[in-house]
Amino acid sequence: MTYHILIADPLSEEGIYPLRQADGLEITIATDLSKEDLLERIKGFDALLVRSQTQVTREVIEAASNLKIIGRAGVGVDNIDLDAATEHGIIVVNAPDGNTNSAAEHTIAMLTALARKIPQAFNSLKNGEWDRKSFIGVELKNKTLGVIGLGRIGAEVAARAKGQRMNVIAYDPFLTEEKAQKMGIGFGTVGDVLKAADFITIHTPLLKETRHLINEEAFAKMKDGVQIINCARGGIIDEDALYGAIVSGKVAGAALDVFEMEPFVDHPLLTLPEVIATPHLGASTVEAQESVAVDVSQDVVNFFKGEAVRNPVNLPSVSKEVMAKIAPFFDLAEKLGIFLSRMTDEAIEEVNIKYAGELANYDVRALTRNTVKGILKRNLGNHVNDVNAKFLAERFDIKVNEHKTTTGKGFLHLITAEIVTAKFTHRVAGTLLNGLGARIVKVDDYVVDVVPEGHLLFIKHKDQPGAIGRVGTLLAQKDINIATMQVGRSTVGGDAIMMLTIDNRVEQTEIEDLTELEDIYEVKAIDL
Ligand SMILES: NC(=O)C1=CN([C@@H]2O[C@H](COP(=O)(O)OP(=O)(O)OC[C@H]3O[C@@H](n4cnc5c(N)ncnc54)[C@H](O)[C@@H]3O)[C@@H](O)[C@H]2O)C=CC1
Ligand SMILES: O=C(O)CCC(=O)C(=O)O
Repeated sequence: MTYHILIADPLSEEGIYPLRQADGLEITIATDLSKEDLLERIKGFDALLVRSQTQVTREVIEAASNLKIIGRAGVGVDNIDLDAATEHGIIVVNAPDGNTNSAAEHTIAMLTALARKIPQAFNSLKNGEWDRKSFIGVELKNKTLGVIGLGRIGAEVAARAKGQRMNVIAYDPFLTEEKAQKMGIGFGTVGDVLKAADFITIHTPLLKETRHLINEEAFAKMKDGVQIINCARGGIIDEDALYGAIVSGKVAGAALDVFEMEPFVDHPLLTLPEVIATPHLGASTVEAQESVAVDVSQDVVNFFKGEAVRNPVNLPSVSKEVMAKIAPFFDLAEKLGIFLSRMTDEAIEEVNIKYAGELANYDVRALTRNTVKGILKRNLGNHVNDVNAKFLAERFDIKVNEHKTTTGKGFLHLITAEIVTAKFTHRVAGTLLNGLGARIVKVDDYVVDVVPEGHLLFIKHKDQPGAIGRVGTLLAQKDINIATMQVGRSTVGGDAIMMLTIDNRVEQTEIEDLTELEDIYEVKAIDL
C-alpha cells in the first residue's frame, strides 16, 4: 500500500527525512498552490503537511476524498478548520515544541529593536542620513513587561526579559499566584497587566475568545506611551484600534510579526514610523524549521504505521506510559462495541462503559472512543474512526458515559460496555487473560468464555431439552460447522443463551430459519 503525502508549504528538507526514510510513502512537494489548485490537487492525497500559509478550509477538507491526516509544522492551527477535520475523521497533528525557542528569541529581538528604534535608524542610515537625534530609545532595565499568555513561548519570553532586568507581570487563565512566585514574576488579571506594563507582549493562540483581545477598550486601560509586541497571531490585536492608538500618541510603538491578513504587500500600519515589522518570521530559523518538520513527519510516519501519534490536536494526547498500558485493549474495546451493535436494531440512546480493576487507574478515553467506533461501525462503516467517533455519537444524540472502579470482580482488568435503547439494555464484558488473549466473559447477565474472533451466533432460547440439538441439526443441514459452543441459563426451564463460534458467516435467511425453530427466541449473528 502506498500513501500519498502532499507538502503544500516549504518544509526543511532535513526535517522531512523521516518521511523519505519510511516505506510506502510517496511525497509530492507543491508549494504556493492557489486555492483552486489546492482544491483540485488534494483529491488523491492521504496526508497534507503545511506551515501557516496554506489555509486548510472546510472546502479543502471536503474536496479531499482520501485525506486521513493533516500535519502542521508549527504550533498555531488557526489555518486549519479543526471542526471540519474532526467531522471527516481526519486527525490533525502539530509540532508544539519545535519552534518555542525561536519564537521567544524573535520576540526578544523585536522588543529590543522596538525600544531602541533599530530598524528606523538603519533605514535612515541607508537613506544617506547620519541622524543621532531622531532615534532616542528607552532602556528595558526596570521597565515592566506585561505578558498575556504564559504558555511555552510566553514563559520563555518572561524568563529572558528577567535577564534584561525587566519586571514581568503576566496573565494566563492557567497561571496561579504560586506558580508566578516560583517564576519570579508578577501575577494579575488582563486588566492589571494592561495597566502596569510599559511593554506588552502577546502569546495566546488566536481563538474566538482572543480575537481582538487587544481592542480600543484595552488600549484605553494602558499607560500612555506603552509599546506593544505581537509575535503570536494577527487578529489578537484589533489593527484599526492599534492604528488609532498610535496616531493619538497613546501607543509609542509596535513590533508586529503577524497580521490579520497574511500575506500582504502593503499595510496601513507600516506607513507609521512607530511600527516595526517582520513577515511572520518568529519560527523562521534553521533549527526550528528542522525540528518542527521532523516532529510532524515522524507523527505522519507513526500514523501510517498504525502507531500512536505524539501530538494530536483533535484527539486527547496520551503519554507513552499510559499508551503502553491501554494499547493491548484497543482491539477488545472495539470488538465489544461491534458485538453490542449487533444485539439490537433499535436506536441507541446511551452508551455506558465501565473500566474495572487496574485499567481504572489510567486515562482510558482512547478505549472509549474505540468502543464507540465499534458500535457506530455497523451503520457507518469506515466513515467512523477514532477521531470522529465521539463527535458522530453526539451528532446522533447518543450519550457516552465512562465509569471507573478499581475493584475488578476477580479480573485484573474488566471492560463492561452497555447500550441503552428505549426498550432494552444490553451489556457485554471482556478482559485480557494472561497468556490466553482476549475473552468475552459476560453477555447481558450470562457468564460465558468466548474468544472475540470470527463468526459468532448469539441465540436466546428456552431452557428445554432438544433446543440445542435442533440448532445443531439445522446448522449441519446448512453445512455450517460449529467450532465452539457455550451455554448459560438464568433458571432451570427459564431463559437461556447459546454462544456459538461457527466456521462460516451465516446469511439472513439462515438466521430466520434458526429463529423459527421451537423454543428459540432470538438469533444474532456477530462477525468480529
Ligand atoms: N510568529 C510565529 O512564527 C509563531 C507564532 N506562534 C503563536 O504563538 C502562540 C503561542 O504558542 P505557545 O506558547 O507554543 O502555545 P501554548 O499553548 O504553550 O501557550 C498559549 C497560552 O495562551 C494562554 N491563553 C489562552 N487564552 C488566553 C487568554 N484569553 N488570555 C491569556 N492567555 C490565554 C493559554 O492558557 C496558554 O498558556 C501560538 O498559538 C501561535 O499562534 C507560535 C510559534 C511561532
Ligand atoms: O510556519 C511558520 O513559520 C509559522 C510558525 C507559527 O506561526 C506557528 O508555529 O504557530
